[in-house]
Amino acid sequence: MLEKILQTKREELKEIQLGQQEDVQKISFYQALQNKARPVSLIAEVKKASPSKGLIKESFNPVQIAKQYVKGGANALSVLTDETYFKGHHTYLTNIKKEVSIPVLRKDFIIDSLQVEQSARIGADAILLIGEAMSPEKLYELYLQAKELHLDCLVEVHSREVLQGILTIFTPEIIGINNRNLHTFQTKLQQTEEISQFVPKESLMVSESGIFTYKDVQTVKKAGANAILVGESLMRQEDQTTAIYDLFGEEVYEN
Ligand SMILES: O=P(O)(O)OC[C@@H](O)[C@@H](O)c1c[nH]c2ccccc12
Repeated sequence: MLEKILQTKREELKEIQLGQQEDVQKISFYQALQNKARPVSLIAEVKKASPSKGLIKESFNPVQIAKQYVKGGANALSVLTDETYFKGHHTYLTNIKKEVSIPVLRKDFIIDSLQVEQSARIGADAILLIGEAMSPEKLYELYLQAKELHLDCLVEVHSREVLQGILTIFTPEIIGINNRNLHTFQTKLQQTEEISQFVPKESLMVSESGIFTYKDVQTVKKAGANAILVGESLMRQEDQTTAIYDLFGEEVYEN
């Protein structure tokens, strides 16, 4: 599946249009994740659909969802911009960025410097770089380019081998462990437990995918995660603010 997606991205690259620089202020994704109001920080994902789950949210208003996440105290947002497989769009990110004051991560399959440039222009504060999608050398090249454009990077890995390959080249500030198996699409939180011991102490560690309950939050917290990236379980609920409180086992009385 990843190979198929990357093939589509290579095709799209031939017709990529960079567009104008959006007039927005960049803010630090890294710093937002350091905020310790909860046991782990939350990156809440605006996600309409996925290849494995199909359509996740029927009535989808990206800006409204983003605002509900902010109200629930999310530290940062992740916005899917891939159109073909996740039914996302780069305008979702731009529109959200203009309406919120927390940092926004561009969730896409970035494999080329043009996409990094484009991410900066559409108003992203951070980008995702997937270890399994390119060589560690290429990843480092894009990481450095992103830094120059004041974009933080979430460096995602699915396996210990790929993480270790990256660490021979450099130490990313933020490392994401994806709990989703790239071949079977199944998620298991054990992935975080197994790989976390190889994450350097100086990196912020994010556990991604398959987090549904407060128990799941505690499991990855115990494994050393500083932050979590959650999409589906929050998107499936009616109200995304309440969804966040539920995820953290919080009781909130509104008056
Ligand atoms: O919806 P979930 O299971 O909570 O997962 C969110 C996020 O981790 C997932 O969307 C994701 C992780 N890495 C990606 C790379 C591309 C697209 C999507 C992803």
